[in-house]
Amino acid sequence: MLKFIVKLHPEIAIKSRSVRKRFTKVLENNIKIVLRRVDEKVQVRNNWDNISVVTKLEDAQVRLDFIDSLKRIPGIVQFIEVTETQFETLDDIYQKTIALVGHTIVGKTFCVRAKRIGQHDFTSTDLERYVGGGLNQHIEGASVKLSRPEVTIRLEVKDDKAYIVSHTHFGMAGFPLPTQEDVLSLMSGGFDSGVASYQMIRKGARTHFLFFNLGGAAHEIGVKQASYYLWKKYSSTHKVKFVTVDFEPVVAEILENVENSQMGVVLKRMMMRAGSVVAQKLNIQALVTGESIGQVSSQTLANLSVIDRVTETLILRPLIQHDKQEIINIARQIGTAEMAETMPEYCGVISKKPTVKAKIDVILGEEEKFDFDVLDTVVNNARIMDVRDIDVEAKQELKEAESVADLPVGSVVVDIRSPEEEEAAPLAIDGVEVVHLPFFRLATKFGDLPKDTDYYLYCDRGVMSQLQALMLHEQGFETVKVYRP
Ligand SMILES: Nc1ncnc2c1ncn2[C@@H]1O[C@H](COP(=O)(O)OP(=O)(O)OP(=O)(O)O)[C@@H](O)[C@H]1O
Repeated sequence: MLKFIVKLHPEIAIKSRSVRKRFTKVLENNIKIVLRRVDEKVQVRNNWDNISVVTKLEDAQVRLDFIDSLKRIPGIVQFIEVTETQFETLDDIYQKTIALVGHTIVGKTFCVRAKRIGQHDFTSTDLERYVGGGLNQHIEGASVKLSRPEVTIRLEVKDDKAYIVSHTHFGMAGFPLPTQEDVLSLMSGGFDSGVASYQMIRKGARTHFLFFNLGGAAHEIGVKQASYYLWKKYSSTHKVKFVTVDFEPVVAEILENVENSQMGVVLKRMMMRAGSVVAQKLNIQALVTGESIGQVSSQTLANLSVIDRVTETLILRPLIQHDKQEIINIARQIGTAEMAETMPEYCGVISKKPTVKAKIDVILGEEEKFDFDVLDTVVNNARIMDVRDIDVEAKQELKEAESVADLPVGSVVVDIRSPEEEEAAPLAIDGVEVVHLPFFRLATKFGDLPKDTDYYLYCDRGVMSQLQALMLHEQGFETVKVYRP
């Protein structure tokens, strides 16, 4: 038999009786759902100030699976692993204790703490003294120290059974899902949005995902993988939605009409407008982003405030005061860092000199030049899917377009950089024709180019060209490749 005791989170324990009851009931259910995947017959019992978990499967792998699963359930701060033993005398308890945890105090200071429930001819202090004295004598280098020992050995006695705590494990804390309202997390697949989503899941909010596709299939698959991973690992007790909005037409409209330095803030405001509509449709209370103050030059209080003013919907920014390194550390710990590192980063709407002090009247002036029908259309066409259906897609390998450093004779290079970038550093290659077609016009204008030629896309970092090549493949231009000198 394996037994775990989930201690009640102090933040839950201090709540009113009815709230505490509801939270523990929800937690009990979540534990059942998750652990039944390992052992269908697991016993999960709510004992008011703790939840006990018992499995009859005494397999080493089952033990590891139980520990791993309990660490991934929001609302659990700490759980202990206990060994149950029947006893008649104090010495029985001592013998079992030394066998189980004696090795953990070799050369260390320790103390024994005992709790007792039921009728016995000894007190809990007697038990502590007996077991502690024995260990002190028989374990090499171990010495009793009552205040701040290196190791604390915990025992509990209830009637004729003794429970010896063999391990203490730490969980992810927070509140059980879904004791808080639903949120819609804007996922870009970078370090920040993944960590921000995790923080909300931890806090007990059912966290749905919203992705604005700015450029091609590779990014979308990457973000789906990251979202699916977060859901499956930390919140799979409750199903959520994954929403994709095709934002390429919005980006194109911004690039055509909005002044360069204001583009970033306008794009974010378009995202918040779209996000609010989706949230309302799904009856969700708040949007979540991975924005953090001062992290990129455009994430200033002035800009965030102008972004906020576009909607009445609450926008949560759980990472607002985190340092980048802290965020990366959490991403490593929760397992999203690697995905973030390989995520294709979209380099399109990065202004040369983004404003750090957005002014609402300037932004409103720029937005007057924007055709809002474009936004309405993409939002109406939003694709809402059950996160569970991502499974198949998430398993797909990221596709990649072929990339060459040397151009074959007769090939044509399509310089897809923005007009400003092209002007600042024009591209000229000996003996090769270069046409200039900014990436935001590719979707509509690429088809107009002569058909009997091999095209090689070029951009600064090789990221946009890769994404755009994949997008053109999807549109049937399968021979398009990437030029990466
Ligand atoms: N394509 C997108 N789809 C959905 N949300 C997005 C998208 N791009 C940005 N966001 C949201 O805006 C936030 C800030 O994005 P921005 O690109 O300014 O910063 P970032 O530090 O690169 O973010 P991240 O590390 O999450 O990619 C992101 O954390 C995310 O919540």
